[in-house]
Amino acid sequence: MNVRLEAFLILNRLFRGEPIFLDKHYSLSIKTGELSIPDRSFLVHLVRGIVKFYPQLQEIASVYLQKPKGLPKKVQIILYLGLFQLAVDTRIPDYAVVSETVELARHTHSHPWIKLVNAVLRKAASERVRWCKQAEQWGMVLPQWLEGYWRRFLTEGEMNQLKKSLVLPPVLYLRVNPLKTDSQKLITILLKKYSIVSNSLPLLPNALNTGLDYTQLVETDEYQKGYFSIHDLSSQVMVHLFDPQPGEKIVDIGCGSGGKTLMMAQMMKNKGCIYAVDIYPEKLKTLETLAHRQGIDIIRTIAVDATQSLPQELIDANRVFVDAPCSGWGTLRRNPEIGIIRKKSDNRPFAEKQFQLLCHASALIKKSGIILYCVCTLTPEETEGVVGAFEKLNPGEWEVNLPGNSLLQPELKPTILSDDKSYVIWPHYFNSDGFFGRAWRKL
Ligand SMILES: C[S@@+](CC[C@H](N)C(=O)[O-])C[C@H]1O[C@@H](n2cnc3c(N)ncnc32)[C@H](O)[C@@H]1O
Repeated sequence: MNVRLEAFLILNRLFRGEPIFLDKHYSLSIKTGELSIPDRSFLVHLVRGIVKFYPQLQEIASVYLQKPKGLPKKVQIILYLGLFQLAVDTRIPDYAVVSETVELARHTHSHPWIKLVNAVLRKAASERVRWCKQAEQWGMVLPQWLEGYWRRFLTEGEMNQLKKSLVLPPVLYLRVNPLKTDSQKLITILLKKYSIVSNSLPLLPNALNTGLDYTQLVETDEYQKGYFSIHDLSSQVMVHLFDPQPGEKIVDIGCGSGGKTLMMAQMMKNKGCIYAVDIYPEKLKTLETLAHRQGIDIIRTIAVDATQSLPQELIDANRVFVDAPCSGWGTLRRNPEIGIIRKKSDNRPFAEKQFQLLCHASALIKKSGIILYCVCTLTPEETEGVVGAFEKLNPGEWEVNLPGNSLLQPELKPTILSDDKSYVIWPHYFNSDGFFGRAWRKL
């Protein structure tokens, strides 16, 4: 399989308006076994790069084109693939970028445009140093409405830091399974057996980071035996702040395939009970497989629409975690296609669903129990909007619950907003997903 052609095909679908999530498409190419690991890395690098730098690549192209807007979409994509490699990916020599991109134009039946692609790329290549210098300064271009909102919380300097961090490749975080091993042992095994370098993080006891590719890690014996999971750091922080205890009855609404559920079970030392609820049975099947692999047997999966009704057996929970479906703007670094797929008008329907989920879930808590609402997005509707509406609906029934000092490492302090009520993780704090959360105790 030709990687550049594969990248072109994915981008062509996305820019023609298909709401495709890129992760699913990369994994398709892997599953069919048509891509080697280095080829897969290159594919992800190309596709993410074009999506992240689309506006800047458009600007470079317009320097060399008389009527940039008149170009067919597919020719624009071919050009951006070439320009991205010239400006950002300095490993590839000029002649190779030009010839491979012209070849791609041939492959995609863009014959009338081959001369133009060739001419634009040759001119851009002759000014490569200039473009590379400019590219070092590039940050993510955000929709105006979102940038305007984020500026309410961040200084100019922080905003620039945030935009620059969003264009970097995502960091791969691991979570060690303390039921099977410990961080030090795993770091040593990964290094000795696979030459994989990983580092523990002061922020959380079982979190590691590594520069490696996802596919390489999931193929190790240790992953297959459940010694570790791949789990974004912010997501781990939310579970850490939730603080589930051994022996408790926990409900996890919107558990998906169990990223956070499994961490809860590990923090509970596999003692107590977790009811894991999701609307999609296939996600629950994956969760069951992973739980078995990780030596966890306290999870009961329940496939139900949690905006409707929840089974009686869930009532009187010590803690309820609501990880609601959301617009995902916090995951831009990993999923830059969010910027193309999502519109401002999507926020309100998400917020309505989140509010419904939170209200239903709150009926499950026993007196003095804790509920935590979180989303991997930072839009006003889905954050302040939802928690504000919940507090208005139930005045006097809940008090905001902030974690005790032992849970709040100095590195975690900035996650508490100036209002001292919510957990907010901006993507540039720890080079991880952006998250919003708030927890309450039932009075
Ligand atoms: C943000 S994801 C949760 C991710 C998961 N907790 C994890 O840590 O990997 C939200 C989840 O809510 C689920 N969901 C969406 N609508 C739902 C509903 N009405 N009832 C129950 N679950 C729902 C989705 O299937 C999805 O898995």
